[in-house]
Amino acid sequence: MVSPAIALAFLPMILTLIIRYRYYFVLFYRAVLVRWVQDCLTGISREERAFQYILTHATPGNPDSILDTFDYWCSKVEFISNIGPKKGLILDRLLKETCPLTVLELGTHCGYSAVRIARSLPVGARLYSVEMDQRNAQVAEKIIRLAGFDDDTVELIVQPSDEVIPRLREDYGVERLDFVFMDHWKRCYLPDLQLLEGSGLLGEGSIILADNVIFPGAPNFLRHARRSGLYELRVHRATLEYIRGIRDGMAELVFLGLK
Ligand SMILES: C[S@@+](CC[C@H](N)C(=O)[O-])C[C@H]1O[C@@H](n2cnc3c(N)ncnc32)[C@H](O)[C@@H]1O
Ligand SMILES: [Mg+2]
Repeated sequence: MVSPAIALAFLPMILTLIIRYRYYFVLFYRAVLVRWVQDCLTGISREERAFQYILTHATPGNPDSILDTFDYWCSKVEFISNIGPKKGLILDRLLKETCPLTVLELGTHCGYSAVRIARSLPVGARLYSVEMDQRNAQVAEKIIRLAGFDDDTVELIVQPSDEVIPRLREDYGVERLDFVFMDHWKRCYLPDLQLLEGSGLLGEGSIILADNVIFPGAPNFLRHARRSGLYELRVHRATLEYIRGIRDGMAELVFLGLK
């Protein structure tokens, strides 16, 4: 048994830790505990629960309505690590400025960012969205099609990124990637960037936008972007999706061409 005197002595330290890391506790509660309880209660996956909510609350064929409904669910009901509305604005702006014709997304999850990208693309542009998890991809497919995007605009590729990138030219006829959005496991960022460099699919001015480079963070990726001399790098400061108080950021890399 801990004596009351010892407990009292540690109380200020415990309170300080709780106050300092309160947003991380909120994240743990929303992303892990609520999800676990809901998994047990509903017997379906969190992604399927999100889809059921969107299906019953959003307007089919209206990407704005799908995204707003998804944002509401992630803020008020459960947490999913979509790029979210605030960092989403950075993505929207870059897409509007650059009007890319061929876009690659690594990490589709439920299709939130795929819908966000697709709604900003110019006519005739194509998004290849890569997701290695079959169950996530099934939900993403339903959400992307519910938003009104067909296979010609958004092609979902269900495979790990390191298997897809080397085959983009041969299997999908891609000649150049104008825009790459990275939002898959952070440990894959650097190896996949190097695969992209080796693929010859990046051209001068191609943009790579990488989410979560501050939290959870991708230090090796940032170091390479800074030191390789291949990119102009800018980090857009932001906060983590749907949780205020946790600092995050997106890295924008502009490819300068191979020397
Ligand atoms: C953070 S979620 C993506 C969120 C999504 N971009 C959005 O904003 O709506 C990350 C997803 O990447 C997928 N993933 C992780 N590593 C991958 C890889 N190497 N290849 C393909 N998918 C991957 C995971 O299965 C997960 O669904
Ligand atoms: Mg992310």
